[in-house]
Amino acid sequence: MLNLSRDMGIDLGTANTLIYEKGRGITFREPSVVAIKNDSSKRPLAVGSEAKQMIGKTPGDIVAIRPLRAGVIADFDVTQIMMKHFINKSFKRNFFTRPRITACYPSSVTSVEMKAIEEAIYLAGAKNVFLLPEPMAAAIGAGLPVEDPSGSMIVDIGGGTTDVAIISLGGIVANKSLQIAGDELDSSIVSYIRKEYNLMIGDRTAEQVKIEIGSAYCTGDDKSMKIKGRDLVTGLPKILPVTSAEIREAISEPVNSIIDAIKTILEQTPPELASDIMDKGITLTGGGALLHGLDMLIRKETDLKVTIAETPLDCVAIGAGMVLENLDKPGYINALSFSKKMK
Ligand SMILES: Nc1ncnc2c1ncn2[C@@H]1O[C@H](COP(=O)(O)OP(=O)(O)OP(=O)(O)O)[C@@H](O)[C@H]1O
Repeated sequence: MLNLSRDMGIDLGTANTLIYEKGRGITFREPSVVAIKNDSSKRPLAVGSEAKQMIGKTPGDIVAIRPLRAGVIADFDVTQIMMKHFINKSFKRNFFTRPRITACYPSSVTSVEMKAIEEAIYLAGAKNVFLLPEPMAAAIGAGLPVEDPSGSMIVDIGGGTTDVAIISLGGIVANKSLQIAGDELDSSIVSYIRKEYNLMIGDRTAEQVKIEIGSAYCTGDDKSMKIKGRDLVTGLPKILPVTSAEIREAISEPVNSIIDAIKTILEQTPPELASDIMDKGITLTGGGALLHGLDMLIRKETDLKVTIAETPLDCVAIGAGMVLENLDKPGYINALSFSKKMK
């Protein structure tokens, strides 16, 4: 039968939203941020990168909001505005071509939160909505053989959540979702700099420090950089040099929580699957996988091979889109929670 609709996989992430279109690959990538007028109209003024530039710099009548927190919808209306904007920007809607969309959710979300994600996507113009657990999408997008009767281990470290899962035969055998990921590392850097140096820095500066000189493990190539903030004693702007070693100390607590979650899941893994994991190792996805030295630290702590996926930031969106391309494969159908609702 002629199918006039186009298919999309969406990674509606806490930090970034990505869209994968069937046959075209990743066609859209923007920060999940909306700047709105701070009055009763709640008029959107900027969405995506333009809005991210405004975080921490807006005048009183404008607020830059990240509508998703810890991987779930914290502000439904703003999420809907954002989704509508993103879907329309990436895909010109018309009567025949409302897209079928697969969206991902962290494995810890409640059914109410899942419903909210589904609803926001229908309202943004989808014809059908399929929901897929984030670690499953990440594993498919990283090219792991999720349909095989063999265990694969995925650790997806995003902005708001870290999902650790063992997958076999198209299903999740064991999993843990932590609300500790990239954002928490940024907050730990802000707190450390404030506590050690009485210097107040913003979340965006902290993220920049983490990306430029941050590391989870001492690999012998430490760096340093100068950061700008406000001195809490004098109230004046100040420049401070910081080193990789300091940032490693600042983020050690959340990094250790991620390592503990990995160990907990390994302990819960059935023996047959554990032996597969010993052979294949652990695959890291999500932006957090790019934290310098994290793969080495996990290898040291678990004694397992650790591989960073080829395009870690894209895996969830790619996996979500690939599911729609493979709806006839039983392993992939198992992975989906299919909603037949049509609007
Ligand atoms: N090179 C890097 N080093 C360390 N962290 C990084 C790097 N690049 C990106 N990140 C972090 O990755 C996070 C974003 O990752 P990603 O886009 O996978 O998250 P998300 O899918 O939006 O979040 P979630 O899955 O929690 O909803 C941010 O916290 C960002 O700071």
